[in-house]
Amino acid sequence: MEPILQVHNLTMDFGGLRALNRVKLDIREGEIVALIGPNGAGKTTFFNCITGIYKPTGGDITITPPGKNSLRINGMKANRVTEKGLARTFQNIRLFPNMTVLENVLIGRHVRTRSGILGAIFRPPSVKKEERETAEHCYELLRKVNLAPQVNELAKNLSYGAQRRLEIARAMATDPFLLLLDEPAAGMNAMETLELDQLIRRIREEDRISILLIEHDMKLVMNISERIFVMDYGSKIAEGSPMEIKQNPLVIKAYLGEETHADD
Ligand SMILES: Nc1ncnc2c1ncn2[C@@H]1O[C@H](COP(=O)(O)OP(=O)(O)OP(=O)(O)O)[C@@H](O)[C@H]1O
Repeated sequence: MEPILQVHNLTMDFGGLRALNRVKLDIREGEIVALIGPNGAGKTTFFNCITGIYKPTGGDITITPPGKNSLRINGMKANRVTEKGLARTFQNIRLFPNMTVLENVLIGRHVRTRSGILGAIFRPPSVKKEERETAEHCYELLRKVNLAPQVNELAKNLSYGAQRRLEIARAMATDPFLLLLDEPAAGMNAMETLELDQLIRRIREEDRISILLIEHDMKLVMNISERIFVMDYGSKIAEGSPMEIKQNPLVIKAYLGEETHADD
């Protein structure tokens, strides 16, 4: 079976700085994969290239959504990439702070709804039905991320951990086949991180969404990932199972001087 995401020799230059150097990575359907590496290794730049925020300098990005044909997405605009089934969250949370929790998810769902401007003005029964179904679907997503009691709360009033879960619900509202999570556990306490671990597993099992996560919390990474890719200075330096990665001398060297928690 084709990998659902195939990245070949991805390269990204910012002026004289090579932030990504011929990076190769693939993800198979149903996998939970982590992308790790010291600060500045190029992880977020990798996400930004995949999701259409940056146009890569070189290389190929190909997706094969389950049951569909392969498609090269290099340089495709971010909203088109989302339509094609890649959704993401951001390292610096990007919610609409003055909108409610439900409204934030409804906006994510917009990419999958049909009614246009005329429908919004005249609101025939078909549009009302779609609106009702959309709201129900978004509510279900909020229930999944444990935010149902706060549907009418403004996003800015949520705790940091809850805002991260809301970002996940919003990304899921776009019906992705692959979810990219950029440091989902950042700012979470141990209990919230454990809940996040369970949530990611549920998303994979119940919604059949594959996951690629960037994460610095090594305990979470080692617990949850089937495979791990390690980057340093823009290049991939290792790839393997959590056990292989823990023992890889290149990885240990890259992290020397940084505090790691692989054996916590
Ligand atoms: N828009 C940009 N313009 C110029 N340089 C950039 C830009 N975005 C990232 N960089 C540089 O590219 C390199 C990789 O940065 P990136 O944010 O991808 O690393 P990272 O692995 O995600 O780090 P962290 O774990 O700290 O988030 C860094 O040297 C960074 O300064």
